[in-house]
Amino acid sequence: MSKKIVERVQQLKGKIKIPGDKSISHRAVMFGAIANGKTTVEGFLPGEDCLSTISCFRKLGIEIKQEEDRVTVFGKGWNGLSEASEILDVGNSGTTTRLMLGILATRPFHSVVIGDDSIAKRPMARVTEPLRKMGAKIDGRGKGNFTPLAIRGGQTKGITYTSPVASAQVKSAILLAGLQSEGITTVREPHKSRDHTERMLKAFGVELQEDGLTVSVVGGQELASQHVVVPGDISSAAFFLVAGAIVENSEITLTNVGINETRTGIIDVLLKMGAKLQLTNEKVINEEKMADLTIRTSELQGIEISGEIIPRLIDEIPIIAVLATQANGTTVIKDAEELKVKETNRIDTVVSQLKTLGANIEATDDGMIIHGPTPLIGGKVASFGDHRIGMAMAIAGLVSSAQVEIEDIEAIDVSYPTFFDHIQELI
Ligand SMILES: O=C(O)C1=C[C@@H](OP(=O)(O)O)[C@@H](O)[C@H](O)C1
Ligand SMILES: C=C(OP(=O)(O)O)C(=O)O
Repeated sequence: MSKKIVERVQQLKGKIKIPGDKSISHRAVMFGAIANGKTTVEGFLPGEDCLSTISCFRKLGIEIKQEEDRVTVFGKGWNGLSEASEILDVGNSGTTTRLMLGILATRPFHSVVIGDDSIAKRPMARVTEPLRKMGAKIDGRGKGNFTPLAIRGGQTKGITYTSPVASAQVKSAILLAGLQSEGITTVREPHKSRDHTERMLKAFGVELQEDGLTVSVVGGQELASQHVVVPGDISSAAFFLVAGAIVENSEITLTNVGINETRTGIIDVLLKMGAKLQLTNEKVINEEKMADLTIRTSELQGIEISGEIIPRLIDEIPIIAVLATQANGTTVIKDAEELKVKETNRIDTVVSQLKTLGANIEATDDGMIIHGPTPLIGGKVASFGDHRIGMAMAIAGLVSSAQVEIEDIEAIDVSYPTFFDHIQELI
């Protein structure tokens, strides 16, 4: 476990190309693997999570070439996947685990799925239960709720499923299984979660029906290989949007950032808090919108964040908490229980680590309350193996009066291996 020391800076200035979107990179590899023909991906995120997806699909018999952000997937259709002779190791990646289970649910062979200590604590019944209802045979710890999981797919039937949580991973797993199941599969969710699966499946030639919070697919569909251009990840951009807003004398431009509406809760929050944020060069590629984002040092107001916006910014809450420590007044984050089942319990880790740095923050059952502005005073914190906690602490370090020492910093490689290089470029 290595440590990193971050010190206060006088300004952040310049332009950064944000690395590829993690959600879209996973899907490009997985959909390429089940499609017929050669899928090429540009702008792929070479972070550990997406590399876990590549490694699992290689074990399932798919040839995949990867060189930095360029990937070629030699898909052979659904039947081109074959039984792996090894365990499928998903590392730290919830997205790999849940979407891959959806694909394996209709494959007539045995697979074993395992991950790291964090994955072993994350609930999988949210996908294994509906996939079992469709006909897949799944077993694992806690009656199939935790890894290691064993799955034998086969003849599955479509279902109509109302998910208790707004989760793109749940929605995607069921829709992927539905593509090779008998009849129609319908998923309904309480709020709209990210819709990259729907958009990319359409680009791969799949027909699906969308009606508000409901998505349906008819079984028996094949995918046709594509060229995928991956936009920059707004969840990675979020760290620099916040840094630009709270570090004095700053102006940062982030290029080619994905601004799919199911992901832009962070932009809505920044604007509502009063941040000086501008969007330019908007364009659409592969059904996904992108833009350049420019942020300047801003005077900020605390706000309430709750309800339908939560799934649109769920991964950004650790860095929004840092932002709120520097805003005038109180920020209340509600309806965010899902934070408890991420790489760490992010309510606990955000609150405990920011308290160490001098923030006035308290945990609630479904979120947190932050009173600002508070000068952050530095100290020793840890990522607890959670990339987003590590990066949030580093940005807090840029505005702290004394240095911030962050333990277990390599976790950041999961989603943003060049994070510290990018900070350095802006100083
Ligand atoms: O589908 C995806 O790519 C993701 C969905 C979200 O998880 P949930 O589906 O659990 O909400 C998000 O937190 C995760 O980082 C990526
Ligand atoms: C929750 C996250 O990812 P995953 O669920 O894929 O592990 C994340 O990136 O913050």
